[in-house]
Amino acid sequence: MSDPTAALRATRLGRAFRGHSALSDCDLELPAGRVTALVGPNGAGKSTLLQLAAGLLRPTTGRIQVFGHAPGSREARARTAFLAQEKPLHPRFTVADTLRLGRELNRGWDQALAERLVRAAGISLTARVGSLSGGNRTRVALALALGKRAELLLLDEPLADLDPVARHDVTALLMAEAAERGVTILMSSHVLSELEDVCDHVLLLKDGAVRLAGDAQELRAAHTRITGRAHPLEPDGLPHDFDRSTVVHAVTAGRQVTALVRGGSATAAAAGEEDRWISETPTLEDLLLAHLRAPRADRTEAAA
Ligand SMILES: Nc1ncnc2c1ncn2[C@@H]1O[C@H](COP(=O)(O)OP(=O)(O)OP(=O)(O)O)[C@@H](O)[C@H]1O
Repeated sequence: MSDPTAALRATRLGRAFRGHSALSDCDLELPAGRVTALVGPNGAGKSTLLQLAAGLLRPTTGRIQVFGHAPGSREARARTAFLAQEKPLHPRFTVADTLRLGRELNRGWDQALAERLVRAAGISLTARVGSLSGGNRTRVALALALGKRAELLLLDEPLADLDPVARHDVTALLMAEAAERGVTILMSSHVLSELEDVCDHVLLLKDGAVRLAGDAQELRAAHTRITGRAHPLEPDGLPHDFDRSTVVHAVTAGRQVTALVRGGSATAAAAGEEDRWISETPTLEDLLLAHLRAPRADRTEAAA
């Protein structure tokens, strides 16, 4: 059902580059005030989606709206901040010059916040951007995005260059922005293990299409991870009469098989030997990994 308060909505969205489809037929809604993990293999279309939402690319087919407005429009631009994957900043500018530009370009600019973020990272305001490490350039780009005080943050791999402490600090900051100020965040990442703490919503793209979308807890509860002794006569290790249509992905290691299956814990009983199977709710990382590995992605799954 359509959410009238959705921060981002796309309908049959598609984008092609010189005839090659990067995204096709994507229907999605991003709930306002939530932190959504945008995951998918290399080339899945994550950056393309973020650039469409930021108004830097135009759809080839379908449409996308930010708070009900076309991306790139004055209304949408005022409410959106975008952190690009390559963090394009002017290398000859000092950090202070960079923040000054942010202040000049953005009406609701929060200079105190931007300076605090830069100082918290131990970066001098007089340092030239070109002399900073990759991780510190990311911190300056984040200060620029957050200083704008936007309602929707579009972040393309914001954690990629950061050291573990910086990753921890940045994820805490993003969670606070969502919890305290109701900011909506869409962030792409390949660091699945770190998404569990920060994201409460999931959007998984594969081959340019939405394969999994919804509330992270609901999606976890709608799946079960089962582990047991691999059946020696079955190629996937699962019991002969196990309902394969529920299996997202199964992997055998030695004599043990682990499978992610659709459905709650009752599904494990279908293995027929439930006392020999351990069934548990998957972590978000288990869930995402299984869907990323799933050989056949023929439909979108959504939390109820
Ligand atoms: N400007 C462009 N010109 C031509 N092809 C492009 C362009 N941008 C993206 N593509 C293609 O579109 C597809 C999706 O790319 P995109 O960068 O959106 O993927 P991604 O999921 O962000 O990947 P990654 O995880 O590697 O960053 C790829 O096949 C890519 O080669």
